[in-house]
Amino acid sequence: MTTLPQISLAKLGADATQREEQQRLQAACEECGFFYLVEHGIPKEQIVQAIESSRRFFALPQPVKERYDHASQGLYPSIARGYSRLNGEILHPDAGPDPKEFFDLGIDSEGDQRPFAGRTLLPDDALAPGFARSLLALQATVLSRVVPQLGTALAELVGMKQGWFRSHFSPPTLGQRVIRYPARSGMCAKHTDGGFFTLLLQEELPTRSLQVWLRGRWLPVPSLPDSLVVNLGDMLQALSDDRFKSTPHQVAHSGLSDRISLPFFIYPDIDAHLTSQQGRHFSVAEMMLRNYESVEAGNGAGRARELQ
Ligand SMILES: O=C(O)CCC(=O)C(=O)O
Ligand SMILES: [Fe+2]
Repeated sequence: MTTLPQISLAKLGADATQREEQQRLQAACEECGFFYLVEHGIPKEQIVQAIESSRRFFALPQPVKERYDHASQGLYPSIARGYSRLNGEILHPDAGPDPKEFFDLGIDSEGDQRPFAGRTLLPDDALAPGFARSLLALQATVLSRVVPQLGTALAELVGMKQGWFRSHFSPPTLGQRVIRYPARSGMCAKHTDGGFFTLLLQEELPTRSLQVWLRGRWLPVPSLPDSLVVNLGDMLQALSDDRFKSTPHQVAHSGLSDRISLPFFIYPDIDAHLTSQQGRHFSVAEMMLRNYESVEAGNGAGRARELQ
């Protein structure tokens, strides 16, 4: 395999093409755990604006950015939201700190004391023009046009009953991240994602920064015009009784300009409990908290921990 499969969200939603596209989706989930999503319905302009305004935020002086750091967000777990400086996260202990900086948002909810809930403290428009506005607009589009459609198809493929997705993802728990990788040296160490699935919007660059561990080697996954990358997380692998793969991946950015990427980590409702067809049972809150604790402890590689 020299490239990832392409799945069309429009075809998954249309009666005439749904069956065949579901079969292609199943093969992609079993064989790769990674695919390109095309005809996804997110306006290009929204993605471009989010990337441009993120670049302006990251160009602010360091002390200004740190006003929005984890501690100032006051949420639990503390690393769930806010700004993280360059070299602020260790995913794979062998690799050390990742040369990347990022900002985490979620779905805003006022006065909600549960883990991963609350309101993100974001810079206003005067300080970071368009940053909060464009990221929240993109969030609304992703949550309404992509997550339910793709999530429903995935749930059906792992044998969940009709209506299961709606009852376990109302609302979903979202980790919305915007990352800047510096030119020539940006990295994100090998890891698997802990959630249900991840939608990755990446800048259209000629570099091959994202790499996926498939059949014993690293496959570069360049950006394709007008497509997203989707990968499955550990939670969906567990719910599929290991039929679907949460595949290790990493970023090694050697491009001459910096790179912005916008992953959306999709988890079920924080109060949900999931049971696989073979009776594997787990609590979403417990699994998420374990995953975030491992990241805080500098050991967030997930199932890529064993990979040398
Ligand atoms: O930036 C990317 O291309 C991927 C980032 C990633 O895998 C992650 O943050 O989990
Ligand atoms: Fe990832």
